[in-house]
Amino acid sequence: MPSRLVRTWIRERAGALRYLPALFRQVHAASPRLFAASLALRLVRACLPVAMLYLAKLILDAIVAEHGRPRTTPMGLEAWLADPHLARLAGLVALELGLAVLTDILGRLGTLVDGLMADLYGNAATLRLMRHAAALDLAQFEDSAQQDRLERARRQVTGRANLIAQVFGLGQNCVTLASFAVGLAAFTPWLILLLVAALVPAFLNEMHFNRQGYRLAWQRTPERRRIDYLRYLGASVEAAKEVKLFGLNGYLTERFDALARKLLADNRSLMIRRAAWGGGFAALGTLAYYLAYAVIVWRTVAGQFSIGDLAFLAGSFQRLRGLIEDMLLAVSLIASQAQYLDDLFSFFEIRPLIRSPEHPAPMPEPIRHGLAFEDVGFRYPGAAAWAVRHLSFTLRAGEVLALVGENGAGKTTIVKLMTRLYDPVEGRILLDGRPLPAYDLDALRARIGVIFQDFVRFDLTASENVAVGRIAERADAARIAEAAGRSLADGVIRRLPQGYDQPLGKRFEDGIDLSGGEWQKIAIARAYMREADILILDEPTAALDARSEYAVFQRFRDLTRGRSAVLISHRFSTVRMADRILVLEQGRVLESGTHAELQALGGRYAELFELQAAGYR
Ligand SMILES: Nc1ncnc2c1ncn2[C@@H]1O[C@H](COP(=O)(O)OP(=O)(O)OP(=O)(O)O)[C@@H](O)[C@H]1O
Repeated sequence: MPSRLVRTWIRERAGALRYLPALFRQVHAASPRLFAASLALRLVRACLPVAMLYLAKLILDAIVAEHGRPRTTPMGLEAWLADPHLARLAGLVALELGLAVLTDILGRLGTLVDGLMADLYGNAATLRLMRHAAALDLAQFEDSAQQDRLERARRQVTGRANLIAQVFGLGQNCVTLASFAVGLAAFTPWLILLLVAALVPAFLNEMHFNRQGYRLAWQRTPERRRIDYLRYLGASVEAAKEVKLFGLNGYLTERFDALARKLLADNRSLMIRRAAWGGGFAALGTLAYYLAYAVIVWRTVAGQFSIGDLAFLAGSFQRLRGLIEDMLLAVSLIASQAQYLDDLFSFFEIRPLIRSPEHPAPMPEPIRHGLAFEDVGFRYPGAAAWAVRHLSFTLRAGEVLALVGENGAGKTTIVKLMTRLYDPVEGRILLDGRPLPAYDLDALRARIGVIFQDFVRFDLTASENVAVGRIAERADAARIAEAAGRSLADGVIRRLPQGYDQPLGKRFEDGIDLSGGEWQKIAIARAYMREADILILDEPTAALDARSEYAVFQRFRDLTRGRSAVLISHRFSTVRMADRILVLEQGRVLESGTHAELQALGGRYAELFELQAAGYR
């Protein structure tokens, strides 16, 4: 191999190991005591094999010596123990037994400690992952490349603690190896070298295929995510209705099958090549072992070694061969698994772009002037078209503003910009004269309550489904009931068999599903739970019947008096209740005014209103 290739090869492997110290730190932090116990156990276990083998040699030599001595048979136990030679032999055997039992016990204990440590670390890493994912920007979530990274990281949180066990195991084997090497060096040092040399090609081979395996897994993340998605669609409560009625099952299973076969084909060819090469190199190692064995046998026959020496050497070589092979495999396995650490730790390195400033401005209490858009333009990452552009308007304090416009006009985008789920690409948004990024992100979001059209139906209890609006108050039953009362969800919840404690959704035991409109009433209760200064309802009422929507908004209008609110609805009977209406078209404000003013203007609003009214006549 040319030297440049060798250097790249080494760099790649060394690079793969760079996250190992961080992993060690995290595992240690997750359970310092278990970490220390695991280390100590391994150190003791490392020294046991050579001690046992040496004892076996002493036993054999003692037996051979006894063979030469004349004695009357059979002998009783007392006569055995009275004979100093035989008593020593019995002592050696008892010691060997003791060590064997200790080996078993320490082995079990080690597995237990490692297992507990892996579980604790797995939990700690999952918590970190959840916390970090929650801090990321929405844009980072929506980007498919980032979703691939998240998926890779998610696969890594569990199971990586095994890596620690492997590293510890490698250390343990090193100590054992050193102890054997010391014992053997006295007899035949160069034979050890022979064994090592014969096993190196097998090691390099493993490293090579590990790397290829990782590359394949990395490249196949998008397909794997797709496969997971198909599996989910084919077997989920959420999709079951449409899968049945549209007869999608055949289509889904076919797609799954095709993708799974493709992944399998790639994997299979790698596995076959790996097995073929691995088998060849393993044979080389075996050959070296038997060569060493032949040398020892020959020298024993020649009278240079005793029978005990022969047993010790043959045993040592056999153990050594297994040991070196294990160690080489462990090194390559560690290097290969450490590559996957990259997936985990590089995920933690993704930094959200939408953050709080270091010195946030104090939030105005209450909001005096309102929220002003100044020539705001926004384009979704990767999108060619502007979602909104040259947008200027003010949501005044205490005002109820309605946004109307056709699908895709930019209404939801405005809400996302107000709540800093995204930041504008052009222009700025001011709250009481200061740009939004001047305020602490959490403080800002705490003052705004938003219910989106695609609000989440949590598979939690009815009470918790309301409480998510202000999760810190989840134990405050009176507050939850009051919020539910305001949004008309109270009536829905009281009719449930378990009332507020009723689990909702079909995912878990005893869960009950609600109608679309009933879910919406519960979702709207979250906004009241929040008691925010700015309330935004982004079409969460589409599934309500006309009477309910009217009632919900009438109450909303009354209950939010003195607070700012944004209403998004396609129903003009609702929209007309607003203090001011913005008509949007292709991301711009086309018209603005009260219902009466816009009617009088005879523009787009009047046209759309007339269209809807005609439908009812
Ligand atoms: N996450 C996204 N990534 C890329 N483009 C998006 C994304 N969300 C919305 N868009 C695009 O931005 C534009 C404005 O969308 P927006 O959701 O704000 O419309 P809307 O007025 O709320 O529509 P609707 O009445 O259908 O809810 C649309 O052209 C839409 O295709």
